Amino acid sequence: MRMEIENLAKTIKKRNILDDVSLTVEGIYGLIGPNGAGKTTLMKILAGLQTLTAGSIKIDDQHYVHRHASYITANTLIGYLPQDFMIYPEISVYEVLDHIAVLQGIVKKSERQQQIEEALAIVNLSGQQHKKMNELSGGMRRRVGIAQLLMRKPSILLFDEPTAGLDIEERIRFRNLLLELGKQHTIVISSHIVEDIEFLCTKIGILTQGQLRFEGTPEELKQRADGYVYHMDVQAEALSELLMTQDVTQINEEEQHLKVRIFSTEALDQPRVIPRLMEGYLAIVRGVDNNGK
Ligand SMILES: Nc1ncnc2c1ncn2[C@@H]1O[C@H](COP(=O)(O)OP(=O)(O)OP(=O)(O)O)[C@@H](O)[C@H]1O
Repeated sequence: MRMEIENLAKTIKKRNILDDVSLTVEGIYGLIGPNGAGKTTLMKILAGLQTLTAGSIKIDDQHYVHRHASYITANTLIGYLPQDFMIYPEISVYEVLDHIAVLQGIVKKSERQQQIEEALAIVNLSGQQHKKMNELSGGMRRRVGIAQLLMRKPSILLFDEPTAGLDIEERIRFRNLLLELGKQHTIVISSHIVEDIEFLCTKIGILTQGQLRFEGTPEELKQRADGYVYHMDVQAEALSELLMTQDVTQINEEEQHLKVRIFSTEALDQPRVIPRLMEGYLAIVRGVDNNGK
């Protein structure tokens, strides 16, 4: 399923929060940008939770102009997971999902049970269904949030900063879950951390100050930093000086020294290396990208 956003704008109290944003969501789409860039606002508009000031949204060639939030409430194509999913802290995971299933109008208890079990299995929480919501970690709560979305069988899933605050193990588990969900769903993941979407997204959009600065594949993003990334061997004592004068994007410990990657638009007398995603992102947000040249 494909979602085309055309010339979308959002003004709040005369301030442009989103300014002429056009992008095409397909596959697993990573929406990246610093805090305050407008990612949550964009996600909420796509989810139908906020109105837009101008622009339109097309889903599989069906056109929606949704000045009113009616566009999503009228259909169940889209599931939105907010930054922190927490409802009914005192009741169990199963009861939460059962309650939501009732609200969705699934009258038969056996049908609800089947749907709940299916959804819990997908998010790998089958053994945790009797735990109360307030006994779960942040990552588990988010997985319950995904389970309740899946019961509605949406085609498009919107996850706002899904990995924020998760520990390393939960991050890895979450990435695997997203890869699995990506086989059946179109997904948008917002994040301000490029590493969170590395090896996960098939397409990336970069939003800063309400404007889309880049849209393309991970490969295309990396190419934007082509020619600006260097390798340098340094002694540990020289690192702090280097950190103050250069954009060091990675530090690897070798036996006798450190091997660092540096992003620099000024030519350095060091070997150039193939850029990584984070360096492509830096090129875009600094406005120095070579535009694929
Ligand atoms: N209702 C509102 N009234 C006034 N300003 C708002 C409102 N909603 C959002 N903003 C402003 O719009 C800008 C974008 O906010 P948004 O939450 O969409 O950004 P974000 O990229 O998701 O950042 P974060 O990751 O920090 O949530 C911010 O400067 C925010 O203060």
